[in-house]
Amino acid sequence: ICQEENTLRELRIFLRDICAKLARNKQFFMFTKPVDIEEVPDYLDIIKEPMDLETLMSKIDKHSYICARDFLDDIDLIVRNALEYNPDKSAEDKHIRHRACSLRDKAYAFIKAEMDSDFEDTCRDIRDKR
Ligand SMILES: COC(=O)[C@H](Cc1ccco1)c1ccncc1
Repeated sequence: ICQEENTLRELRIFLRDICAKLARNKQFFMFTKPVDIEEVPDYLDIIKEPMDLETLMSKIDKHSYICARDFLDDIDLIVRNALEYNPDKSAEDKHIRHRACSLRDKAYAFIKAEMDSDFEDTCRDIRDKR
């Protein structure tokens, strides 16, 4: 059980590092904080589960993620929301969709580069038996 806590502590360190790198990237500024409902009054009519990198970071600290897969599911939620709210042919919408896809690719690449698969397998085993 203590080994499990050591594993999850190491996972949180990995995930904080990756989340911080994504949030530092100027390209992803529009994903770093919740969409401002004052600025975008219809946002919550369209997007039922908002997500952003600051919320992701706070979820790490609340021990919400027990494996990298759960973290990447919230990255995918950020991307899905951006694709759904910005679907048009306009240059602005195309731009944010391109950035959203780049955010996903960078996140997956960081996880693959920094986490070996048996570490993730160990995390999955902990998640699945809880
Ligand atoms: C994840 O961010 C968004 O979906 C908002 C939606 C939005 C539309 C108008 C104001 O904000 C966004 C922010 C910056 N650039 C494009 C779109």
